[in-house]
Formats: sequence, structure tokens, C-alpha cells
Amino acid sequence: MTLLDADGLAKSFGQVVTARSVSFHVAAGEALGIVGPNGAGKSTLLNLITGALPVDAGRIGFDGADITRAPAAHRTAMGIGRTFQIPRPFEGMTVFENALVGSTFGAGLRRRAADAQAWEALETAGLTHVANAPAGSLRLLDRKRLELARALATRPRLLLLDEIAGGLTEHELPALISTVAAIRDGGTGVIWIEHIVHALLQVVDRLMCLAQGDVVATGDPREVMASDAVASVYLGSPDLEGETP
Ligand SMILES: Nc1ncnc2c1ncn2[C@@H]1O[C@H](COP(=O)(O)OP(=O)(O)OP(=O)(O)O)[C@@H](O)[C@H]1O
Repeated sequence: MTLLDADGLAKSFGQVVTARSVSFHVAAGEALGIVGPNGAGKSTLLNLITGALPVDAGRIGFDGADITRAPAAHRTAMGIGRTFQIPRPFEGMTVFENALVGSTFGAGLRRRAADAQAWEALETAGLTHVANAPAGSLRLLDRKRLELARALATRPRLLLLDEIAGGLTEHELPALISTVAAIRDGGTGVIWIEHIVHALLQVVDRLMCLAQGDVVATGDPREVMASDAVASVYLGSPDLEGETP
């Protein structure tokens, strides 16, 4: 079942084209990876899906409804959750309280249901051991996990991950990869933007490569990474880590 259906999305900032006519779809329980050089338009695409930015043209369908013009809060309530590239938790609040913001204002839950959802999100993200610590005291791995927990607390049916593995050590990656795979296997649709391609390839079912607002290649992850089109996009680029296209 198609969960997200993006058709002909276009977005420019002045002369900078971040999406020319980008189309893709994601099903429930499916993970789509997105790669592309810096400035390709990857994060902007997530902003179009969440409604943080309006599209210039194109249509976004979610669960059969046209959400192209729907406000961001409405999209969150419908089940679109995201993490941000740079974690910005409420530093003075505890880890649990940060998740509670997601379950209360994102998922619209109250009291015990909100508490339970926030706790479940911390469990999935592996953060219960620091539930009462101030978010500002967390090291990078746990800040990334909190970013994930905050998104999970909104009860997403489609989870958008923006470089959730960025900055982590090779030692820290496997647990995060397993967590994302388990979320996908639980039936959530996932879109994962990541420069650490070997991490991405362990989870995603399909891969899309963007460059300057165009879809360069899409399909089987290893075939996409091996394609001449993707190799030429990355020629001489240091953006991809751990994988030679
Ligand atoms: N709000 C904005 N106003 C003007 N230009 C923007 C805005 N947001 C993004 N851009 C520009 O759009 C282009 C695409 O940016 P985007 O962040 O989507 O790329 P990206 O593929 O996510 O890059 P990275 O891998 O470095 O995160 C860049 O040139 C960026 O400077």
C-alpha cells in the first residue's frame, strides 16, 4: 500500500533549483534511502513533505489524501514525523519531557496515553536509562537517539530521517541501523537521507540519488550506487563516506 506519493515536486530559492520535477513513493513498511552531494536538495525535499516549506508545483499524497497544501501540524497529526540533521532538543527539559512534547503536541495524546507513548519512543530509541537527565547533558549518540525518540513520540506512520547517523563512530552505527530496520519492519514507512552509504545500504529497500534538484537514479540500492550516473555526480566529491560509487 502506497503511503506517500510525491508527484512532480518543484522548489526553487531564486536561481537555486532544489527540486525540478521530483517524483517518488514510499509504502508502509518500506524504507527509501536518499543520497546526493551537498546542496542536492535532500533536506529541502523533507521540508516539502512535512509542510515546513510550500511546493512551487507538484502534488503530495499521503494515505490517499492530497496534503499538498495541508499545514505542517496537520501533516504531523496525520502521521508524518521527522528528525533534523542538527539535533535541537529542549536542552533544559529532561529526555522524557522532550519525548512528551512529541506525544502531546504531535500525536495529540493526553496524560497517561502521552506518557506511555513517550516512554515507548524512548525504549525504541534506547534512551530509557537517561530518561530523567537534562537533554542538554547528552553526548552526540544520545542526542541523535533523542532526535529519533522525539519523532517516534509523534506516532509516525512515515518517518523522515535526516542524517541520523552523521557524526557517529563505526562502533555506534550498528545499534542505530538495527533500530531503524526494526521501525521499518514494524510497518512504518521510512525515508532516510544519509551520507554514510554503507549504513543506508543495510536498511533501505530502494535508493534515490538527487543532484541539483534532479533525480539522477532510483531503484535497487546497490545498482543505483554502481550506476555511471551516480558515479559521475560524485566524481571528485568527498561527500560519500564508506562507499566508492
Ligand atoms: N530556506 C532556504 N532559502 C534559500 N536557499 C535555501 C533554503 N534552504 C535550502 N536552500 C538552498 O537549497 C540548496 C539545497 O539545500 P538542501 O539543504 O536541501 O541540500 P542537501 O542536499 O540537504 O545538502 P546537505 O547534504 O549539505 O545537507 C542549497 O543550495 C541551499 O543553500
